[in-house]
Amino acid sequence: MIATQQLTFAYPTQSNVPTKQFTFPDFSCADGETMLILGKSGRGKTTFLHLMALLLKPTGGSIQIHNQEISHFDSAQAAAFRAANVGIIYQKPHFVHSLSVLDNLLLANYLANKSLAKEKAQHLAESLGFADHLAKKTTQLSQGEQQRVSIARALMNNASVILADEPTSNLDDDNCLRVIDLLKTQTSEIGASLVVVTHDQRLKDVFEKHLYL
Ligand SMILES: Nc1ncnc2c1ncn2[C@@H]1O[C@H](COP(=O)(O)OP(=O)(O)OP(=O)(O)O)[C@@H](O)[C@H]1O
Repeated sequence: MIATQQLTFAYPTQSNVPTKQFTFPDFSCADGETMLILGKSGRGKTTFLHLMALLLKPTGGSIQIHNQEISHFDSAQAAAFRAANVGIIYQKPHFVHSLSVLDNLLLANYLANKSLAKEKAQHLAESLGFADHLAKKTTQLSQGEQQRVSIARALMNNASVILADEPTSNLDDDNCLRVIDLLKTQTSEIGASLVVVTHDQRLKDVFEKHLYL
């Protein structure tokens, strides 16, 4: 379960230019539930997701994962908590380019101090249709293939919360529905909360709960 209350944030000011103050609506997503967060470009969807992922520190309000208050964590606590409990699908994948696709998946286990789940990586690669690419470098993959690897990486640790930033932006209609279906099935199997931020209108009909920013 992930929930936020009265969450506020502002990016640091640069050269005295005032920055936008964000106030986000209260939100909760229970174990096994899915939530779609929609909003036009620039409304703060990525910012909201990065606050939930503890990649940014809020200026006010609270965030709980499994009823544990996490908004006050320092960066070391946040990194350890995130590696063990949160799977993130970034808008841009951030792979380690010197490693193979398989090793990028296993790196998620390594960073969370978990044993390397090679069978799970193989299973996810087959389900997401990139099993033939496991030995390649991530730079040899198309953008849509990289996006699917990024989704698999977020699922490697059976995280309790999966946060996805525009996971379908590079996918055609067939792959879009296939990937969302897989993401929903996998997160429901592990009882995780799935939060997706997007402006992809194709996703509106496949998620029951919507939050508009
Ligand atoms: N590092 C940063 N420093 C200062 N301002 C930022 C930074 N990142 C984002 N912003 C600003 O915050 C606002 C919200 O950005 P954000 O990326 O969260 O929006 P978004 O809704 O995800 O947009 P999009 O759909 O285009 O990805 C934008 O006006 C953006 O310019």
